[in-house]
Amino acid sequence: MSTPLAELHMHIEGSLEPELIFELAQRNKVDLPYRDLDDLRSRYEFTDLQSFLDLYFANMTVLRTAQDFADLARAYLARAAAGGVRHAEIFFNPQAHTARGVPLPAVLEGLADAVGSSEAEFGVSSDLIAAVLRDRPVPEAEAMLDEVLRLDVPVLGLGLDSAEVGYPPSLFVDVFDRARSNGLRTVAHAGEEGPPDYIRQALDLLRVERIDHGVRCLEDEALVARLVEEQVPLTVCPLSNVRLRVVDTLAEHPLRRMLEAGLLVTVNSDDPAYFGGYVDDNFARLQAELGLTDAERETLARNSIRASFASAERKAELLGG
Ligand SMILES: Nc1ncnc2[nH]cnc12
Ligand SMILES: [Zn+2]
Repeated sequence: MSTPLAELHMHIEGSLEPELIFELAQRNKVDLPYRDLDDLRSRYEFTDLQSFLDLYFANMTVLRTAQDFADLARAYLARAAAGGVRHAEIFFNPQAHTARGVPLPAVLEGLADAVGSSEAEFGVSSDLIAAVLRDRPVPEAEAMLDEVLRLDVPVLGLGLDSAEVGYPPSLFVDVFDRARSNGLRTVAHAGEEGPPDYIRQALDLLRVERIDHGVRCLEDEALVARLVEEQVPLTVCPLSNVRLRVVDTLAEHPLRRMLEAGLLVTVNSDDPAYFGGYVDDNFARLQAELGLTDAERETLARNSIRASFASAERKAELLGG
């Protein structure tokens, strides 16, 4: 029996499928700048991270009510379950919603509703990670953390995402210190488009427990040795890396090299509605194009459970122990 998967790196707003964009636009009377589904789909051609983020932020304007967020999260959980996911740690971007007038309690009411019943409904245990938009002002991140801590909500952790280059982890030391001292788990995107030094900063200054992406660690031998030694999990997103031109093709993806180096790598979908698939699609394409073996898939599945923030009991259950 193969080990089930934990998905540790996906943005719930990035699971907003074109059909749901149109449905929510109609429900909320939002005018979309697209003629039809085909017109929208024709825009899913990205040249870098920013070109994707522009569409990602534009499309999420259809998300307005708690019900919208609950529907979005349930759609992801159902699809993830069908792809073999049994545990999911889900990023959401509070500032992307509060900045356009959607209150955080509405966002969290919807997400918490779906997450709270995900194990019973879909067989997927799940948690929420609030991610700081690193390209917005630091005081806004401080205020977001204040609100998350003040509200009585089931948020497990704090993350760091959005445009990376020019926005180093060092900007957010105080935010992450305070998150940690208030019991939140911490992770950060680093080494996607940004340099290996951002990975070091995330570890040394933010003291995060996992690195999201981290593929650019390979440019720095000493950093790889450290990540191996400390078994720092890297939540790699192969289809995302190809679509955002971090790597040229899946056949050239460094995933196997990372595994062979002894890095604690996991495979994730990042923004499945934008990058050509969910986590099972990532695995299928890796099998077809990188020749990923069953043994490598099993290692990646076990890594995903090990690297998760699930309870020891849940981990043992998922690992079949
Ligand atoms: N791949 C990615 N990198 C940084 N921020 C993101 N937000 C959503 N997807 C992201
Ligand atoms: Zn991401």
